[in-house]
Amino acid sequence: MPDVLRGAGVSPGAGHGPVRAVAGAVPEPPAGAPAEAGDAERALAALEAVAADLTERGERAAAAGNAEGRDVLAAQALMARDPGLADAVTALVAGGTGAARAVFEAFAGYRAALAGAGEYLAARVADLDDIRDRAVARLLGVPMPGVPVSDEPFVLVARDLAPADTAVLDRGRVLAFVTEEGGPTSHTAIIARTLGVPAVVALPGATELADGTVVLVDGTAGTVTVDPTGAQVAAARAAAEARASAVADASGPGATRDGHRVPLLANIGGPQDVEAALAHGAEGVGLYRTEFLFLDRTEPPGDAEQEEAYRAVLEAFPEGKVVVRTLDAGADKPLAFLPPPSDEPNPALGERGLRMARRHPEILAAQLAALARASAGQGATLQVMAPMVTEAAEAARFAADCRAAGLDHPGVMVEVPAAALRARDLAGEVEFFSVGTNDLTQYAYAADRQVGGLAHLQDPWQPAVLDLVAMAADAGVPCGVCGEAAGDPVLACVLVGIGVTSLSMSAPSLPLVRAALARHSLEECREAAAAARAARSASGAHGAARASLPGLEELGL
Ligand SMILES: C=C(OP(=O)(O)O)C(=O)O
Ligand SMILES: [Mg+2]
Repeated sequence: MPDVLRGAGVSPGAGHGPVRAVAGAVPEPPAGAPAEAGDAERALAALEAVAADLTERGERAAAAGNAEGRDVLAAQALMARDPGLADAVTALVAGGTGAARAVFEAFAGYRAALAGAGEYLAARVADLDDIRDRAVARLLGVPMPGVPVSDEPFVLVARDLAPADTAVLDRGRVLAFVTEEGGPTSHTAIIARTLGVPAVVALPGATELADGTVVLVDGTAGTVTVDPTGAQVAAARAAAEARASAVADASGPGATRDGHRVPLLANIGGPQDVEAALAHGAEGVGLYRTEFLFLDRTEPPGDAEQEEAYRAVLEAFPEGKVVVRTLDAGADKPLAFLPPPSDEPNPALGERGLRMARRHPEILAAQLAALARASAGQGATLQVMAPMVTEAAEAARFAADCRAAGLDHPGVMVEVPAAALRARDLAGEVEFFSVGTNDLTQYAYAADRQVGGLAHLQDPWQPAVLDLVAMAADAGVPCGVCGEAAGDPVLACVLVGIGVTSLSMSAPSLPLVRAALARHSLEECREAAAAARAARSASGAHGAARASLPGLEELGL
């Protein structure tokens, strides 16, 4: 009987294929291992092989349309070929240090010099560490760090995935994601839903799955079956197809069965996501995560480049609205060119989101100016909002900055409990709210969204989260939800019942949410919301809401 492992299903669908693991940290080579004959040559050959591999991967990225990925990798290859580095390695080996340790120590000298050389160069330290780890991995004969390269489709298994890990991912080859860490709102989950890739997170023992093991990933049930039978694979595929055909019938603008309009919008990370948004019937964009445009950058993006990235999205929705969020750097979305001021002990509670603008007002100003230029002459309605807003004074300052830049529809994300509790104060300053249930849940339950062991607390079905959403929805300005909660078809009905005015989600979630709303009246949604809020636990809220939503069964939910 095949083994069935259980985690949290965060992106629906079935994926079947061999496991490829993202390797963990490369160990530090022990000090004191003596040099052997030929160690200098071996060490230099390892550096050259790393440089050649990076160059080759860069060319492949460029061929797949990712010129920026090629530039990053080409810069890394140059560092690996630095003659000063080769000299340092040779000198260390001549002094009796073994090959792997010599590489490690030579990089340490470089690393220290870079780290002390100001913000721009300090940001390259991570690149340097990556080259070092690749060269040391070769010399020690251990797996390469980072996302694997494979010619065959595979199931990607990792402890957790950072946005940067997936930047150079060959999207066509990944059948499913499985991670040991990460909750329903982690970036692994968000990326999986954006790509439409089935995913299971918080799966204990995931990283012990051996490379090449064939698994069946069920992103709806949250299970991973090791060595599945043919019948199991066929059943999983049939279930996914049955739901797909039920959903295919729902089209057009989002509305309840009795015609209460709820615009259904897409969450995007850049122009590359527009096609999927349109294909799934998005009526506009409810969350443009602009920081996703600039991952892996060591310098702030140029004005013209920003303007182009915004204009491309506005042009795609000439009659819709596009809600752009200003940079949300920090915590789970670190940006090399916007580092926090020092080693923050708890980055999720640190200088992230709009808080960064106090230190770097010029970056916010440049972004607002680029948005204003991009929106000139466009049919789409541009709305701009700030992340991580906590108090009314911040909202007021942001709104003033927007208006000074010529942006007339400022809004804020409500993703900190204080903002929800005092939503009426914030509503006096801006034109709209967008509730970020991912962070709102994290902060309400003091449960880091990147910690897999706390997945049960990171659940937006928690009644306290529903109460906070209700406070935001009740504050007198239009209030959307753009956290992952909006993409859960059952919770989407509850949110509409609470009074939320639009829902924004990863594009592949749109059809099922559209179908779920279309099968229920506004009154049924209100009843489901009241039942969920009367519950005392997340599972109780879920169960109570389902009991009030009879149309879910037709969708196999
Ligand atoms: C939409 C949100 O923003 P992000 O996931 O990008 O932090 C949220 O916090 O719910
Ligand atoms: Mg957030």
